[in-house]
Amino acid sequence: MGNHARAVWESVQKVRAGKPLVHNITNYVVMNTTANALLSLGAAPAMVHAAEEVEDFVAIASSLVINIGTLSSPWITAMRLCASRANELDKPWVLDPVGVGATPLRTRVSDQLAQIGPTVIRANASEVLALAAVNAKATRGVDSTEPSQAAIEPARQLAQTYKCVVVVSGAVDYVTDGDKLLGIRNGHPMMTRVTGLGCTASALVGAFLGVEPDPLVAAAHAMAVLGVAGEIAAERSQGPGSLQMNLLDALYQLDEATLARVRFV
Ligand SMILES: Nc1ncnc2c1ncn2[C@@H]1O[C@H](COP(=O)(O)OP(=O)(O)O)[C@@H](O)[C@H]1O
Ligand SMILES: Cc1ncsc1CCOP(=O)(O)O
Ligand SMILES: [Mg+2]
Repeated sequence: MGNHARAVWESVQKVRAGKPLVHNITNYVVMNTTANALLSLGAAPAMVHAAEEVEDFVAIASSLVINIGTLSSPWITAMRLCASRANELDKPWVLDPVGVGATPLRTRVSDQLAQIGPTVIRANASEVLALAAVNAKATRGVDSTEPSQAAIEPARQLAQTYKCVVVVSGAVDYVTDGDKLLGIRNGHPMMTRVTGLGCTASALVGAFLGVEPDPLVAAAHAMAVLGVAGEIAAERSQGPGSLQMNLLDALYQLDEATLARVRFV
């Protein structure tokens, strides 16, 4: 077993032993998907978005995930309050700027949240390009129109601007802190045919941030775990419907031997 695979396995064991409580302010589409993925891995999810309680809830959570997939005004208020409180409390948090660049509202809210200071930004290539203002027309909706390679340099710039770790997902996932760059070549193209697997990636980054102090390590290990579970699930599936189900089983069954598939590049 390689060093990377062993390190990923150690992180998985930490999640299973520690059961980090992951506070999610996420979208209607994926609430169930991401809660189940976190449970299957061994973390404890909670979907809590009322402005009246998010600051209290984040205080008892290990980490926070803010996902702008289905925005509306009360949620925007809650997201801002919660992100600021997370920083005051030194809780790590992930920003998933779903569809940033598609509308002015998404771009404005994503910029504001990024300025508050996330620990990790996890996005697809089009979203990274939009957030870095490289190509405002790159995003057509919530799916990427660009390969992840196209967003490596913009991701580095973003990481430097916001002093955070940036993950660009795709056929190869890239993780950078603005200086170091890691690539993870796991996963399966069928994963793009199930909604919410990017959101799942962001949720898993939240889980690993709850147990790993280095955000570059947490983000890379989360992407490796989802990639390995996704490729195992795809091998057992005839299409996206069973992939969704098999992914939960693969996350639950992950063991040291399975993680030998981890491919850092
Ligand atoms: N072509 C691909 N081959 C293998 N894995 C992929 C591919 N595209 C996406 N993935 C995986 O699917 C998951 C979701 O990534 P992505 O589709 O980029 O996010 P989003 O749903 O936010 O657009 C990640 O784990 C990523 O590695
Ligand atoms: C389809 C859709 N519409 C608004 S949020 C959402 C889910 C997007 O999830 P992901 O980016 O993980 O595919
Ligand atoms: Mg997404």
